[in-house]
Amino acid sequence: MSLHSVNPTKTESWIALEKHFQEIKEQQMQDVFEKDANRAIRFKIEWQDFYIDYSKNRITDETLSLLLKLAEELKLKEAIGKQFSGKKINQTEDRAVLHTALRDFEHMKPEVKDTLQKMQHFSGEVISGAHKGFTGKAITDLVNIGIGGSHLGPEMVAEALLFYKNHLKTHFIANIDGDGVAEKLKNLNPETTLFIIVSKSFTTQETIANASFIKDWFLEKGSDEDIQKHFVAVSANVEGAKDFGISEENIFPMQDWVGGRFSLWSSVGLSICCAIGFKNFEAMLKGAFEMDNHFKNENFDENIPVKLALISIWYNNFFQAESESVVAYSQYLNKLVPYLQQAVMESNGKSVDRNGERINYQTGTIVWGNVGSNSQHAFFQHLHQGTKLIPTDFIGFSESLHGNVKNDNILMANFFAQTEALWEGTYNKNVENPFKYFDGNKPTNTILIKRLTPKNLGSLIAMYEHKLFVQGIIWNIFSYDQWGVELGKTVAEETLSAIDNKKPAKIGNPSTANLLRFFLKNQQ
Ligand SMILES: O=P(O)(O)OC[C@H]1O[C@H](O)[C@H](O)[C@@H](O)[C@@H]1O
Repeated sequence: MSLHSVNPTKTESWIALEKHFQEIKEQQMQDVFEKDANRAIRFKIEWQDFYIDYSKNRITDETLSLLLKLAEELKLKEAIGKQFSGKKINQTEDRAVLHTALRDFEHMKPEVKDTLQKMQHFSGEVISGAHKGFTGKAITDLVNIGIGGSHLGPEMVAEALLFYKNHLKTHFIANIDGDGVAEKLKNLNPETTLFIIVSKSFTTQETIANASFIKDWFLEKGSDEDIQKHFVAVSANVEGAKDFGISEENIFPMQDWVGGRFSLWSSVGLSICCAIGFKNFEAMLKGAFEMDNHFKNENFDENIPVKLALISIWYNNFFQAESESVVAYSQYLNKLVPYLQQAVMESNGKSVDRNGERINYQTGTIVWGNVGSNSQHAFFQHLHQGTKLIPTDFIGFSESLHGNVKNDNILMANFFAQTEALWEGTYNKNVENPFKYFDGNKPTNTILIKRLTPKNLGSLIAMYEHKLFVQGIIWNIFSYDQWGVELGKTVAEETLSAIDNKKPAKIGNPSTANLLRFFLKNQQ
């Protein structure tokens, strides 16, 4: 069952949006805001613990109504239905896209339930100390060995939910960089460390090489039988994991309908589950489930992911904004941006449409950012006075987890102040010094959440997942494949063989061949 495939730029609403853009592109929106007492009330969505204010955007009621028409014309509602019902919407890989099924507490698939039970049991044993290492000691350290979607989600969540964490120390080894691995192992004791090898395919070069290296390191102290106490695997390739030496009961399965970058909800989240306990893990899934229901059932006009996606398209395709930034005012969320970069850019960095035709309009947004208030002292100069338009999501929380209200009030004062300063600038003020002039009119969305809980974090992540899906539908691309990462892998294999055999001449490209010569010469 294929998705509707239409060039968005040929639709009536897109053409109307182009015309509308010409009318408002130069407009200082502060004027519009000032004349409209209800704008802040109209341009917001309140949902559960979330308050989303999108009033500080270069949009009018007409912009929004045209964008909503665009979604209708491009049959977004149908596309959402298809995704949730398990249709094979990942057509280029002939797969369904069902990360939402991993948190569907109403109709939970038996295999999802079984895996969750297995995770609950295993994490319980590790946390309680019932699971012993090869010298009879309890586990103290967990190491997630995986890369891409098998790393970024678990690490981001483990960091975000640090407040809810138990005594287990969590570590992540993703990069194949030998020095990086050595630095991590330096402080680990094989007797009390549990390694979780996470790879959907169980063929990823970096992960398998790191896991093999670490297995050898372990075997310097432990024996072959001890491996079962210290190594578990998460994979859709059970045979691959068995061949590596992991026993079947230590393999946590995952399905091919879960894409790597959407897999933290699956057994890929085992390290999260061990670190914060099953109850908190389940609460995170429930938060995502609530967001799924909101996305599926809410009118587009009140639908958070839909609104954010459409506003982002407005900047990307009409203002030709090159990127958007995400700034979370919470140190806990310091891994959110790398996580979103994979989710968004691996999904929507595409230049061929669903008919296989080259695209002549902009797709995928470039996502970047960091935490606030640090970012204010780094790149905010560019947001305020640079020549580029960079719409920014501000994410913040009302409650302080540790009760350090004094500091947190300063943090949040900055959070609110920045969106206002970006918007208002010094527009209409008498500033004589041109270097101290701020145009304002810089767009932001404010995502204000009551408290950083597992549940709210689940909702927040699911919000961004659905946002990128909406954008892929509008842009008429397939968001759920990632063919773009394959070519580099093939070239790397040829390059590795040239390095291992010390034969730079085998590389056809003269620039690379010369670089290899220099590299090999200095390696000895
Ligand atoms: O989980 P794995 O099969 O090891 O894959 C790890 C990662 O590598 C691939 O190259 C993809 O770019 C990612 O989407 C994926 O998450």
